[in-house]
Amino acid sequence: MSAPVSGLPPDLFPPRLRRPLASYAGQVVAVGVSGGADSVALLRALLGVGARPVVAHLDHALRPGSAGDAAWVLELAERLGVPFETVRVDVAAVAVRRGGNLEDAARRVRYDFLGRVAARHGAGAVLTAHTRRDQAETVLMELLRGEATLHGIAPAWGRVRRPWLDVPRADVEAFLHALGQGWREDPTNADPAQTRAWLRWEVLPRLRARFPATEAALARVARLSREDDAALRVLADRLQPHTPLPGQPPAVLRRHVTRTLAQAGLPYHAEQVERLAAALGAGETAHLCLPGGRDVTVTGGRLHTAPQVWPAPDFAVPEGWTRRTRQPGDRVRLPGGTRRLSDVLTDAKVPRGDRDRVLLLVQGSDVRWAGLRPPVWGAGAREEVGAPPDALHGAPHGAMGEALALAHEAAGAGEVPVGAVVLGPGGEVVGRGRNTSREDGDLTRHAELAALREAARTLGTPYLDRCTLVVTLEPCPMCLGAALEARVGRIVYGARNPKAGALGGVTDLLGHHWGHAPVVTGGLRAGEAAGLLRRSFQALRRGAGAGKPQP
Ligand SMILES: Nc1ncnc2c1ncn2[C@@H]1O[C@H](COP(=O)(O)OP(=O)(O)OP(=O)(O)O)[C@@H](O)[C@H]1O
Repeated sequence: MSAPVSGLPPDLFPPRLRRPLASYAGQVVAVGVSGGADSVALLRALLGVGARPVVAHLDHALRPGSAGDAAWVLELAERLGVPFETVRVDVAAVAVRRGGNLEDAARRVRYDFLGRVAARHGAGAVLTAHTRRDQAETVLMELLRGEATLHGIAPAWGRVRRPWLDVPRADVEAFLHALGQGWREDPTNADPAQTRAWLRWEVLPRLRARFPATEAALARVARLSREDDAALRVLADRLQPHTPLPGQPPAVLRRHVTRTLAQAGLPYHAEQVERLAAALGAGETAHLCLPGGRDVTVTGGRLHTAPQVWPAPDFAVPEGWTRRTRQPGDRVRLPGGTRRLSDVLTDAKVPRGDRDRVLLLVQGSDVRWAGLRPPVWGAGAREEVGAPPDALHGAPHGAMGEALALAHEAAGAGEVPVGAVVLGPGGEVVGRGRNTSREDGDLTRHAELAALREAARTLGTPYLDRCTLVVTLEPCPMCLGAALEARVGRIVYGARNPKAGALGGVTDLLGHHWGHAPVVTGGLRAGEAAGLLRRSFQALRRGAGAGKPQP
């Protein structure tokens, strides 16, 4: 065995090849060596910077000469004095077994193997020798397939690093020639029936003849596009369950869709992502069957990857109550007034196609319990059943009635009609408030702040983590900030506030990582709250021209 080759003369080892490897000096790294020019050069260059490479070669058993490649790489590793690992895998059989395409199967088997070699040798990274030429070919293929994002080959992925992704292939060959180092040619790389080979030998040379910097340009497009994609994914990650999706940029919605489908482990085609995102953006309904046969639905402004299951009663049903689904004329008596069941279902964003599947317990046309999530109880129904009060999942319909009454009171006083109540841990009202900004000449006198202050006094603590803030209008940043400071457990609001709302109206503050994030439900009795606001603004406009109130 010969000694490792290191300390290559600088003229043999140009900075463009050396610099990306400098951080591996002294490090154990697993390097995937096919025997092709790029990976052989990478191995020699790693030794040149003083790294401690472990050579890993996978014999894919896809062509007759593959065992010869393995033997050739073994001989090279021995000559260089570096550890060598190889394995022969019948990749074609793996592809048949797993039902995927050959290239995907080869890639998966190869990277699994490289990862295992790295783990066995305590290597911090797995290196592959992809170069700018590989990158340009990949970007062209993505472009021709009409991919939504031109990612190209990622420079880093898990423990895998591709340090030469911006290195021109010509530099690699010049390096090997200068060393007098040979390599193996894979005959399939020259077969124009393979798209990559056709791009390499027929398309790219023509593009280069006209645009000499073609490869650099394609690599640059991939890098910038990856950066754009990362930024857009951050925006998509900020979408919360309560964030209204209609009107969000299509690029963000597409990423929201791909993330949701990936989390559910569902495969998809790019056009399906586009269709689902378009339905979300337009607030429409869409049903699709994904490649695995799974149906997904966009409805009620959300993407559902599983059929909705509506709850059944988990208590003994009192005598005289009947179990059925909805009928025309159904109403729910709530503490703040009686509402049509259809309005309650709309507020709860129950998709139209699901409304006949929601279980009800009724007395005549009086709905005592509706199996929504959370369930809705008619006035006194919870007590009749003996179910414990539950502030986080119970009383907001009734509490919203009280908040609306406070909003009416504010309107009567010439204020912007917003009312709020805070429900304590047992579902009881512990704080009430309405806008008093004009009366007090203080624009911070918003309903929520008054209700939160009173709740803190009632409970003897400013921490309201087991409480629910119920407010007729989507809170502004100031009030949401106060609710976050108080660690309010849940916020329920009525009308959206497109001028100052901090839960999606103007911005969604909860899209950023706060130490604490309340559960938010929007749109409860929204029509009533919005109608009250509209009427009172009309009245104010007709009035004596006193200063315009700010919600
Ligand atoms: N059989 C293999 N065993 C180990 N690593 C491999 C193998 N095939 C490819 N790799 C790694 O993946 C990289 C990219 O693969 P690709 O198929 O483009 O390489 P290649 O054209 O066969 O050879 P090279 O990139 O070495 O010129 C290689 O540079 C190498 O690091």
